[in-house]
Amino acid sequence: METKIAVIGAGAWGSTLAFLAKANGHQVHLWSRQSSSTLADVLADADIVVSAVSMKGVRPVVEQLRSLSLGKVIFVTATKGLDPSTTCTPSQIWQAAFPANSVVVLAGPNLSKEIQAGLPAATVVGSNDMAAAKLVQTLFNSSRFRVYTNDDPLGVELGGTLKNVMAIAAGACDGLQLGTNAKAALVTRGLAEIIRIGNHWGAKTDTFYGLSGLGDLLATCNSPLSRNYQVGYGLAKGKKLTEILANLEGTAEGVNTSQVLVHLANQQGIYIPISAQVDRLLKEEVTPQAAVDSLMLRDVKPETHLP
Ligand SMILES: NC(=O)c1ccc[n+]([C@@H]2O[C@H](COP(=O)([O-])OP(=O)(O)OC[C@H]3O[C@@H](n4cnc5c(N)ncnc54)[C@H](O)[C@@H]3O)[C@@H](O)[C@H]2O)c1
Ligand SMILES: O=P(O)(O)OC[C@H](O)CO
Repeated sequence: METKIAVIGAGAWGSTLAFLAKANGHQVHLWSRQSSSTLADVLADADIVVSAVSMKGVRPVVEQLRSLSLGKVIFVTATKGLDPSTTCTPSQIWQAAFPANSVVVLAGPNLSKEIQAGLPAATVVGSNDMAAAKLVQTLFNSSRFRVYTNDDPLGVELGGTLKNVMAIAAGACDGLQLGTNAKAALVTRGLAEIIRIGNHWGAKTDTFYGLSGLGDLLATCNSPLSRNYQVGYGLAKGKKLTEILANLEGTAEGVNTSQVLVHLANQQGIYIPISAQVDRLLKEEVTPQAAVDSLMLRDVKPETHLP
């Protein structure tokens, strides 16, 4: 059956999600700030509203939608970030603004260029409302885009969000040519750090071993297509952050996420050695090699995700 889907944000990811839904035979309206139609027109008869704006656009878009009468639409959020002013995740912002509507988080190892090229990929839709998650699963699932459901939306969202910080570290690791062993150690301990943070904030450990956690971590820490990886790589090659961001195709959410994360983790006493070094690197408080040395010279400890 044809479903009416409005996709907000016509960047790399919004365009790709619109393309996937259209290919499944749904009626899709893609909206961006440059569109000639208003948000009200695009959303008038939508059954599903997909938000694929970057983190900085979430709150402004939510505010515009508040004034519209949207009925029982299901919101799907595909943004991977943390709000700098409130430290909320995108789904928390959507749910707080629309408490009567179901919110579904979509995240996974989904480098848009590969999906646009027709290569196979898989993703996760997480929600507290499993009926809504299953509906969104059927809307996007296809022979080239396999969609799983998950009942831990916060874990799904944090996996996609926190791996961006690790992808910056992985890009720096490759830029410094530290080798495969170092990269494997970084990604493995990066996952332990993500689980530690996620558990502290109420997400389930298992979720981080799934597609939106380990899966997305592997994709972005190993692919030069990842904008976050490109940021780390460029920094290790001696480029300035401003120069890297000016030449980047799209958004590297890890840059803002690391700042919000470090602020929260310091407040809450969460041990985040890798993310803290990424944040210092982004602020030019440390060189890439000094960041590596700081991580390697810490006190020894047992192998666990606990501090
Ligand atoms: N590109 C990918 O491969 C990919 C995959 C999965 C998830 N994501 C996530 O999706 C989000 C978007 O990524 P992208 O690659 O499409 O980024 P992008 O930079 O290509 O596009 C961002 C979009 O957000 C819109 N936007 C920003 N501020 C806005 C505002 N105030 N009002 C309305 N629209 C606004 C921009 O106009 C643009 O259309 C990010 O959180 C990213 O982490 C990206
Ligand atoms: O290009 P990045 O680093 O934003 O990564 C894109 C997606 O998050 C990959 O799943």
